[in-house]
Amino acid sequence: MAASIIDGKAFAATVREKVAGHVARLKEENDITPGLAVVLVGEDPASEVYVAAKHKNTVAAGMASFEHKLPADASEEELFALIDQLNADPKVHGILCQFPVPDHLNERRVVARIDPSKDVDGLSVVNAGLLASGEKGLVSCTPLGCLMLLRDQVGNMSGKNAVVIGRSNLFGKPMAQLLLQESCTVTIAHSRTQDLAAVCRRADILVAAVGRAEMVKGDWVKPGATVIDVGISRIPHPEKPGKTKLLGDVDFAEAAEVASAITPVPGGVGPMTIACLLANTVTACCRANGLTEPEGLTA
Ligand SMILES: Nc1nc(=O)c2c([nH]1)NC[C@@H]1CN(c3ccc(C(=O)N[C@@H](CCC(=O)O)C(=O)O)cc3)C=[N+]21
Repeated sequence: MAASIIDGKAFAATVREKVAGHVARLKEENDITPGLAVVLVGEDPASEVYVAAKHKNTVAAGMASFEHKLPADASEEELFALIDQLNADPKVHGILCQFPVPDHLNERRVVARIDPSKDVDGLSVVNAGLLASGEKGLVSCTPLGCLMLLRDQVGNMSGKNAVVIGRSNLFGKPMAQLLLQESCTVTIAHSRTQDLAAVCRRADILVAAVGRAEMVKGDWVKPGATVIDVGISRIPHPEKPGKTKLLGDVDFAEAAEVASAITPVPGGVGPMTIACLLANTVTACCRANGLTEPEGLTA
C-alpha cells in the first residue's frame, strides 16, 4: 500500500479540543455558553444515532445542547413554531434540523425558516450565496471538514486540479466553492458526466460524494493524488450475520495503491462533520455577540 491514511478521527479530536478551548474562554471572559439546538422529526433509527452523537459531543465541548423531538406526523406549522422559538432564543446560537424529514415536510422550506445566522448546517440560500460570493457566512459541516483535512494534508492547493463527484447543495456545490477559494481548478462531475473515469484521472485532489459504494476504482485515481471519500453506504456485513458495515464511494484497497493520501470509511470525513458542527456553533455564537471569531475553525 502506497498511500498514507488520513486519520479523520484523530484530526476531529483536535478540532473538538480547539472548540472546547474557545468555549471555556467564552464562558470565562464573557459569561457566554454557546448553545446548539437539534431538531429531530420522527423516529428514524439512523437519525436517532446521529442526534445522540451530536448531543454527546456538544456537551463534551462544554456547550449547551437543546434536543427537540417532534412526532413523525408533526405539521409544518408545529415545526415552524418550534424553529421560530429557537430563532428568538438568545441561548441558542446554532440550529440544525436533522435530515431526512418525513415526506410531508419540505427540507428547503424548513431550512428557509431557520435564521441564516443560526444555520450551522450552512444550507440556507443566504449562506450558499455568501459562500459563492466569497463573503463570510456559515459553511456546510462536511465540506468544511474536508477543507480542514485538505489544508492539513496538501497545504497550498493553488493551481491543483480538483474534481468533486456529486453536485448536491449539502455537499458538492459548497465543496467546489471552497476548493475554488483555495485557487484550485475545479471540476464538478455528476451522474451525467461523460467518461467519469478519465475526468477523475486528471484530479490532484479527488473528492467523492456520490453515495454509491466503492464506485471509484483504482485506475480512476491519478498516481500521487489526494483522495477524500465522503460516501457512507451501510451494507449487511459480509462475515457477521445481522451486523452492518460502512463502505465509502472509493474502492479503498485499490485506490490506496495509487494515491499519495486517502481518507478511510469509517474514521475519515464522518467524524469531521460533527466536529465542524461544533465549530460552526462557536463561530455563530461569537458573531452573535460581536466577539472575534475563532481562528482555524472557519473557511
Ligand atoms: N441537517 C443535517 N445535517 C447533517 O450534517 C446530517 C444530516 N442532517 N443527516 C444525516 C447526515 C449524516 N451525517 C453524518 C455525521 C457523522 C458521521 C460519522 O461520524 N461517521 C463515522 C461513523 C459512524 C458509524 O459508525 O455509524 C465515520 O465515518 O467514521 C456520519 C454522517 C450528518 N448528516
